Amino acid sequence: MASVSADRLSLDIALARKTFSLNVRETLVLDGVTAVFGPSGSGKTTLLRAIAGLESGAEGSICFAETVWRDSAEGNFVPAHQRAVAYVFQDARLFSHLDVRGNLDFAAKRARKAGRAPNVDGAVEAFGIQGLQDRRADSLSGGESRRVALARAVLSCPDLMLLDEPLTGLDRAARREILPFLKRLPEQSACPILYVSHDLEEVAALASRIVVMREGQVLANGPIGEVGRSLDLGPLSEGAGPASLIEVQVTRIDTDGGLMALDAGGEVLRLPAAPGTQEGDRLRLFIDARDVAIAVERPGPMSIRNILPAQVGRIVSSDTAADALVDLFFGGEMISAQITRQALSELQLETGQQVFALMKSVRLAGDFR
Ligand SMILES: Nc1ncnc2c1ncn2[C@@H]1O[C@H](COP(=O)(O)OP(=O)(O)OP(=O)(O)O)[C@@H](O)[C@H]1O
Repeated sequence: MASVSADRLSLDIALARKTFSLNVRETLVLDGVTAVFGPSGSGKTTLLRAIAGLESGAEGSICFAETVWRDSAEGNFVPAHQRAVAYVFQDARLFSHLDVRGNLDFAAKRARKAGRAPNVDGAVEAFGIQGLQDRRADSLSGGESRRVALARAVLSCPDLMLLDEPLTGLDRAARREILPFLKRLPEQSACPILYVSHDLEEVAALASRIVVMREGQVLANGPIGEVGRSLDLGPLSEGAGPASLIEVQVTRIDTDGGLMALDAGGEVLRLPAAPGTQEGDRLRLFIDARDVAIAVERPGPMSIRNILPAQVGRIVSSDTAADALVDLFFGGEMISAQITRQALSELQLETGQQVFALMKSVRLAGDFR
């Protein structure tokens, strides 16, 4: 079984298709959940499939921890079933002719054969499937089948878990239902997880590290906070639209007013206190660019709580779009504001200018409101 500490996945992969090529030369430190994030068609699934051993045409090398899975120069190719990898597909892919118990037993049996010790009762409890055991797989709802697929993956006791957009096709309510189970996955699986998503909010809620992909290449790779400070992730997200992600620390919880004070790069933000949150906790915030307004002077008394001095960074505006995106820096953090082009020109904003960022709504990542 893999250790809980970080494993390394060294990738030097080239895969050419007619209209797409994947070129990845990167060492990933795998610790907990690492998101593979990028727009549709950027090559996330292809990368995951190459790691799993499902792309035999991939040239180059793949090395996980101390084990070489692929080295085309040496003619080495460890087939998928020998890689101790669990692959959870977008659509769960349970054995439809078996009941839930049968699906779980199948994985557990294979793990035992490989000398591993799956904990069936533990997984059934952790993923809340006690009442589903006798149900046929093809009778389950979307959310139920995802939970069974996660439990089945855990019971295969892999060294590495690969999840390809496991929330795809679920409505917001079902996604909210599954999210706590996904959050529990690292502790249940005790192995690193690569999690493909094109939704920044989902990534923010689940992952601690991120690999950002565009057009078959890796743009950035590292802890989310660090990558988010150096790269504007919002425009790459296909979830909620342009948005920002910042990491903050709870400095004070005001039990009277029900607010908590958060340190964000040296500035203070205030949010309704989240249940169970304690002083010192680190949280990730999701800020929709449409909820950020810009003022060139400090506004007078108003209902918006979070108003911070900021400096204008990059401005993205085109003649064909009504809105413009403006990057704003405060402390070491960056957020994006989406304002109309008309406002941009009336305010005469320029890179480097000192302004005030007014955040109408800031929420904890993963609330999926
Ligand atoms: N079997 C295939 N044969 C040819 N082209 C393919 C094949 N599978 C994927 N592609 C193409 O390779 C590119 C990358 O696809 P891939 O599925 O890896 O992207 P992705 O980032 O996972 O996208 P999505 O978020 O939409 O799932 C796309 O242009 C896709 O059309």
